[in-house]
Amino acid sequence: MIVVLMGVAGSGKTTIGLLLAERLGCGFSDADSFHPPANVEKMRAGIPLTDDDRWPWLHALRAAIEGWERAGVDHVVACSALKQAYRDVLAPQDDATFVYLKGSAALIGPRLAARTGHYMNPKLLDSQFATLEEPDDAIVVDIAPTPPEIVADILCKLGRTPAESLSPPPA
Ligand SMILES: Nc1ncnc2c1ncn2[C@@H]1O[C@H](COP(=O)(O)OP(=O)(O)OP(=O)(O)O)[C@@H](O)[C@H]1O
Ligand SMILES: O=C(O)[C@H](O)[C@@H](O)[C@H](O)[C@H](O)CO
Repeated sequence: MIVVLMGVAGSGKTTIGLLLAERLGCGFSDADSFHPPANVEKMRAGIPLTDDDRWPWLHALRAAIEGWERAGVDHVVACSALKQAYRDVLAPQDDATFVYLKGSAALIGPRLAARTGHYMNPKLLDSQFATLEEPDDAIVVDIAPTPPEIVADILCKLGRTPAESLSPPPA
């Protein structure tokens, strides 16, 4: 199972993704680390990425997803995946489960503003929402609760309880 946590910058993809992967006992990757330096510099400067900036990045991530599929391992990926066309690049045969971290700009803005040590310029939040096409076929979770509560919600909606996913395989 490949799980893609999607949503605008600051919606909690990294925070929730790390915790979810720990609960599932699988690997985690952040699409942030797949961006070429030019994309990172644009975002740092507060310039929104264009589709052309994003295609190579999305295809690199798709190649990684195919690698995890070939290896037969579960993996959690954090990727904004704002548009349907981007999600189609990531999972052309619907071969990933998208989990949409849903929250308002009023909730996310202060979280982004308070975050330190990240290149993403908080003033890009409006453009993130302008670009966002909400998915109609994803698992949707509310990001107002605490991270452990959000992860419990995701595990439940994935049909995996925390207890199940932590229990050792039968002898
Ligand atoms: N449920 C939550 N409650 C309170 N704070 C949260 C929650 N989820 C995330 N945060 C905080 O909000 C900030 C943004 O979270 P995070 O970096 O995980 O978002 P992101 O979607 O990965 O962002 P980006 O797309 O820019 O990489 C962080 O400082 C994080 O600690
Ligand atoms: O599509 C995009 O505009 C980018 O992916 C951004 O969302 C960043 O990668 C990230 O979310 C910021 O840290």
